[in-house]
Amino acid sequence: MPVFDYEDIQLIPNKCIVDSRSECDTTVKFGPHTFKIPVVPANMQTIIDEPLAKSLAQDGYFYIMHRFEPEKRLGFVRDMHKDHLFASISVGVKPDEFDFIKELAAAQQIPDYITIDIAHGHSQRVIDMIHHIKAYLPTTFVIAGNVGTPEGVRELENAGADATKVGIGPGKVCITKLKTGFGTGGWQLAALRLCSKAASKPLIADGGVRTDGDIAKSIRFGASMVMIGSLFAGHKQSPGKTIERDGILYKEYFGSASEYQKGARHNVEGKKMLVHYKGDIDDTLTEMQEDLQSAISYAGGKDLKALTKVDYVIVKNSIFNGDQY
Ligand SMILES: NC(=O)C1=CN([C@@H]2O[C@H](COP(=O)(O)OP(=O)(O)OC[C@H]3O[C@@H](n4cnc5c(N)ncnc54)[C@H](OP(=O)(O)O)[C@@H]3O)[C@@H](O)[C@H]2O)C=CC1
Ligand SMILES: Nc1nc2c(ncn2[C@@H]2O[C@H](COP(=O)(O)O)[C@@H](O)[C@H]2O)c(=O)[nH]1
Repeated sequence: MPVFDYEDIQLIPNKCIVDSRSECDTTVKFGPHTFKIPVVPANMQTIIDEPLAKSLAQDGYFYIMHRFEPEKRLGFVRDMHKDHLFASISVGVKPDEFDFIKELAAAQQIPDYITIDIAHGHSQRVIDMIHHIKAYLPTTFVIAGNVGTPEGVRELENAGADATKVGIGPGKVCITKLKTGFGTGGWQLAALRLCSKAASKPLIADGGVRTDGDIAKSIRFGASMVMIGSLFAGHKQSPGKTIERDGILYKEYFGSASEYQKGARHNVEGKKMLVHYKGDIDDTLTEMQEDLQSAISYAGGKDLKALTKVDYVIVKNSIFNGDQY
């Protein structure tokens, strides 16, 4: 089995069929809605909050709200629907979360998307949660994860998941690979390729994206949507704390399984880091779209489908993908 990661792959160009990159269509239908680009900011507390979720939805981008202020979720769904915007939230699998699904149903607040956000998503509790959501909120599009194997994808799809999220440990603030020895860190792109062979429903590639070109590579290897944390962490709108050091601005980015998130030092599988301040997130989203349009033109097509068929070469191998402990 060939093993590789984002930095090991180069896609091979085909003859261009457009006169301008602006002709290339980056839109993607994912579940009940269509979005401008196949990218979603990670559902982490330093990446997304309510105001950013609202502005992303208004501007035609996908978002998934995090689950770390559980008491705010019902009101959030209500507010989004009141403003005629789609509602997309996350849940865990502890007993309270099963009650929360019943609460949503009783209040007739039906999220358009629910993401089951668990480190080791190939588990009976996630399967139980998929069944539970489908029983109480049958019209909600359910994203389940995270998994790193074709068996994981198959089991969650068979349980009723509408999409699965792939990526155990490739994230920038992830230390799962170092603390447990497990995961797709260092071979996330190859794992995505393996999972895509088994998938009959959309996949979200989650973690390890370091450049805009990695979005195109994710599409090539089977993703319908790409979840990104670190590239979104440094913006004016990012909820992470802004910090100034020696006159340079940074923003905090921490893992959802870090001590900072948990407030305790148990089962820590995430770290905190500072990322350079990057200005307005709108500029980053526009640049991502333009880079993706350019990638589509190199693929010799006019839309994202062209990226799924391009040839590629493996140019080198490196297991840490630039990350440090
Ligand atoms: N994509 C990735 O690589 C990773 C992502 N994360 C992120 O960190 C956050 C916290 O994740 P998570 O710890 O799952 O969420 P929770 O802390 O909500 O744990 C969910 C439940 O699953 C149990 N659980 C967690 N891990 C395992 C495991 N390996 N084996 C058996 N049971 C387990 C927990 O019990 P108990 O705590 O008692 O074990 C708990 O009951 C999430 O946002 C997740 O996405 C974390 C690690 C890796
Ligand atoms: N192992 C851990 N993974 C984590 C943690 N918090 C979030 N994540 C995952 O990382 C991606 C974002 O990756 P990036 O490379 O784009 O920065 C995120 O979507 C989660 O799946 C954590 O504490 N530990």
